[in-house]
Amino acid sequence: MADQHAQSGEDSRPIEIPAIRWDEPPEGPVLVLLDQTRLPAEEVELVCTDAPALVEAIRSLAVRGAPLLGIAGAYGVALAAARGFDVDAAAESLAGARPTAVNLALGVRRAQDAYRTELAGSGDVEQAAGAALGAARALHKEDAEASARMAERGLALLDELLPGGGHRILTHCNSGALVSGGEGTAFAVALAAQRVGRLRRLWVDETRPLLQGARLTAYEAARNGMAYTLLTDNAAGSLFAAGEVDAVLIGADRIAADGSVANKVGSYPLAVLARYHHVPFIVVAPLTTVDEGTADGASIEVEQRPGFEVTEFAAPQAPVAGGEPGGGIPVAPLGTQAYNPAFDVTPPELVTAIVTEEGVVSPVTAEALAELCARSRQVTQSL
Ligand SMILES: CSC[C@@H](O)[C@@H](O)C(=O)COP(=O)(O)O
Repeated sequence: MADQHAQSGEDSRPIEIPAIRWDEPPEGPVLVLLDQTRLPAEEVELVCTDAPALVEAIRSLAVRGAPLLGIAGAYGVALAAARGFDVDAAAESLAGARPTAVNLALGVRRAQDAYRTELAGSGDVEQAAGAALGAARALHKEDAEASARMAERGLALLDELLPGGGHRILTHCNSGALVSGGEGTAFAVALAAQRVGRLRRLWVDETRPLLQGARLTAYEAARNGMAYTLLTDNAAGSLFAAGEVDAVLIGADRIAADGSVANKVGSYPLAVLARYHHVPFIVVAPLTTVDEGTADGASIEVEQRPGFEVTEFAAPQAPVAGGEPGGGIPVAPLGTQAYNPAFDVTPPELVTAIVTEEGVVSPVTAEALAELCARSRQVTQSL
């Protein structure tokens, strides 16, 4: 059945613009983003010269995805420092730009701590700005390394769970190079399978309402020459029923101490489907996404997005105050209220495995989670 679906992947040119980069033109340092709101139509750079511009880019999802938000937050602090702005004010606004991905506040804190420590020691603001930039660069590099290790471990797990090879993987949202200093989290595992000839098909959930699957994962899959097929989110059930899914691979925005996983809205229904159909549901995330400070799923703050993202198609992704019309094509009567959480929470009992750069937690038991939290604490405290 899989081979009857349209095989895409014709545009296999490499992605030329990195998701994020620091630059120092003569006019002063800038943070350059690949504007993800314009993909896949155009590859356009968005240049941020201060923290408010970056906050806007974060809220509008020009830059998004948990690990990349952490990297962006750290560079944002470095940018404020390098341009002589109030670093603490910048850090506060950046950390609060989106609430669910724990990596954002963590990245901000890391650069802010580096700035403060250097300032307290040397009293030199330039050196302190350099320290903040050093912290951001280190995080960027570490994320790329973590990404490569997650891909390796995730592929080994797939091979163990699905010894026949020819993996048919369903993924949701976007978790590739567009969310990372490297090749991503869940998507990086699928890409690793592709490289060794073991990916038969990547099923890409379109991911309503902002279409991160259709716009971004399909774009990355095409650019990597993967055999992929796009489906509407509500077609997933029939795909499972047809026996077409061997495993679900998703990323995470926050993993609570009890193993609850917050990820793009629509992940939880996939976990329920996966359980019913006896398909492994695998979460791939760096240790920095594990948050011991959040006790359980109910304690995770889920971002609520403006209703127009649901009531309109192709609304410009501007940071508009909740509920205002967004200038897109209306698909519901004017004045319709919309429920638009950006994320949902999957309980640990539905998670087959959590893959981090250091290993695989499976089964997701209280004991294994305690170890995961302890390791995450060591990693994040040493940052
Ligand atoms: C590493 S990707 C994990 C998540 O950040 C990803 O799946 C996701 O939900 C992103 O949501 P987004 O709202 O696009 O930032």
